[in-house]
Amino acid sequence: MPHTISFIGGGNMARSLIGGLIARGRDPKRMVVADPMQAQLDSLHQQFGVRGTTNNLEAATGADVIVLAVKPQEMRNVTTSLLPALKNRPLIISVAAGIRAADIHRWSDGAPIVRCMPNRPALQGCGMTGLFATTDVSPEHRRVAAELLSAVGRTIWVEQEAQMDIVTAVSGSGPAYFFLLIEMLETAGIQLGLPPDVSRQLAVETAYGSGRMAQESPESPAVLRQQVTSKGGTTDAALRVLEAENVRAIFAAAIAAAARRSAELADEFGGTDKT
Ligand SMILES: NC(=O)C1=CN([C@@H]2O[C@H](COP(=O)(O)OP(=O)(O)OC[C@H]3O[C@@H](n4cnc5c(N)ncnc54)[C@H](O)[C@@H]3O)[C@@H](O)[C@H]2O)C=CC1
Ligand SMILES: O=C(O)[C@@H]1CCC=N1
Repeated sequence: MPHTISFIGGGNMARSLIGGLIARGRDPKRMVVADPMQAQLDSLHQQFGVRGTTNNLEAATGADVIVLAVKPQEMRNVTTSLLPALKNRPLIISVAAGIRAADIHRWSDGAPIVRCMPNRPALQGCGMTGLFATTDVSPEHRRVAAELLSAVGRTIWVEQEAQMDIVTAVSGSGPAYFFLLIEMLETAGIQLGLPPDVSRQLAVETAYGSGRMAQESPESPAVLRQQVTSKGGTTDAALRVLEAENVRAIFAAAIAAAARRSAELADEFGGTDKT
């Protein structure tokens, strides 16, 4: 019998996971979602047929797996309020940025915790999730967590919890960087004279095609880039401008800022020392 899954928090990330799981054949009747906003619950029910409740504890009671999908600042209160539902040791999967496994472990009075960082394309079934578990988490619980997240894309384990901050910066926040690039390509095309719908389509399909090529080709992204770049040609002209403006340094700084913020969130809303 598949596990019963309780989602605490029914916002963007829960929607991506619920949508992805249902699209891949999970029974909505074996899921429940809790959120204080009735409008979120109504919309999830309408779209996916999952039952909603405004009572977190009710949603969590009897679940085999509890997915914590609230903002990092809510994590402590939400986890401690679930304590009566944790007596049978359900698996807790946290998707919260920053918050460390040891903190959730403490707040939950010792429940098994898998910390993971999915991303929004989970909704399309092509998410990328980094997972981390402390050594006391059983192989079976690791398998359950990886299987759940695999239903919405690819998964990869990291061995050190500090690496989850970097995962968050690269792939958790990553879709936003690609959307920004799509926006910028679209805008530039319009400014240079293309009709908006034409420019949008060119930008979106180019992002999609490039992502697929990077995924399917045995070549590295650097080699693929070089293959597009004819010496003295158009791509060369564009890349020279980007390199002269230090685009690599800008990106390195941006991603380092995201990783730093993830660690800060843990210190602000968690409380244990870095592990
Ligand atoms: N949005 C993204 O791309 C990603 C988000 N995350 C993480 O997922 C978590 C949720 O983020 P989003 O879904 O983007 O935020 P969101 O704001 O869309 O969803 C959070 C939901 O939690 C609900 N909520 C607030 N207080 C609650 C409580 N006490 N009990 C139950 N529900 C409560 C809110 O009403 C809201 O619907 C965050 O911790 C974030 O770090 C992780 C990976 C990617
Ligand atoms: O921006 C955030 O904090 C969350 C975590 C990764 C993506 N969204």
